Amino acid sequence: MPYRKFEEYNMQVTDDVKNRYKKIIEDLGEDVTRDGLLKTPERASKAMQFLTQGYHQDAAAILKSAMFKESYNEMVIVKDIELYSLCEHHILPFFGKAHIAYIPNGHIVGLSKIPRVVDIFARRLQVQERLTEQILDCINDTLKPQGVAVVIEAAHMCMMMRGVQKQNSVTTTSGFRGQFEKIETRNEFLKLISDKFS
Ligand SMILES: Nc1nc2c(ncn2[C@@H]2O[C@H](COP(=O)(O)OP(=O)(O)OP(=O)(O)O)[C@@H](O)[C@H]2O)c(=O)[nH]1
Ligand SMILES: [Zn+2]
Repeated sequence: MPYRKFEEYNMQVTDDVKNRYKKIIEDLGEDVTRDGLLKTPERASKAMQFLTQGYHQDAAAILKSAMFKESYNEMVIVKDIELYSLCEHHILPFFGKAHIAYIPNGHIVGLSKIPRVVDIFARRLQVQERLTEQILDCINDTLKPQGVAVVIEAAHMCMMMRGVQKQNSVTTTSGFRGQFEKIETRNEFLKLISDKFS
């Protein structure tokens, strides 16, 4: 199944991760037997499985499931797609927005599939650069458009809550393939995503 709904947690994994969380909470100096924490290891186990469900999902299959033959060959932009991921260095969230464009080459794709692809790659342990490239490659290799562009703007909790403790820095990553490697096309895309109402 390309997109597993997260009602079904794997019982064995849930149990193993739960028991490890129990130990982690104890090691951090808390009392896992107090009322408020009794179910926390299981909740945390399920939350982490939800946040990493992308490992079990097939982004290319999702795109293929809604590709339609169409002659439209202008830029299609889906912007301001909210994303939540986990940095692979600290397992702390980074979150922000993805802006994605493609120029069809005989096929368009169901619009909702683009944010689904973002979620599938975001719900893993990631760095923002690889996340950007995986989304780009997946759309490029599956839809085979004339061009594809991905921009991600994100704030990293590991730089906010700890470490350098910078509350206002935003990291931008981008990637361009095909027609978007041409400066005019790229600039048109960048202008359209920076306009408030486009
Ligand atoms: N390039 C990149 N770096 C990231 C991302 N998420 C977190 N990091 C960085 O990963 C780096 C890990 O560096 P280390 O020096 O090993 O870790 P650290 O001692 O916890 O570093 P500080 O965060 O500076 O305290 C840090 O500079 C983080 O800011 C990301 O998506 N991309
Ligand atoms: Zn980090």
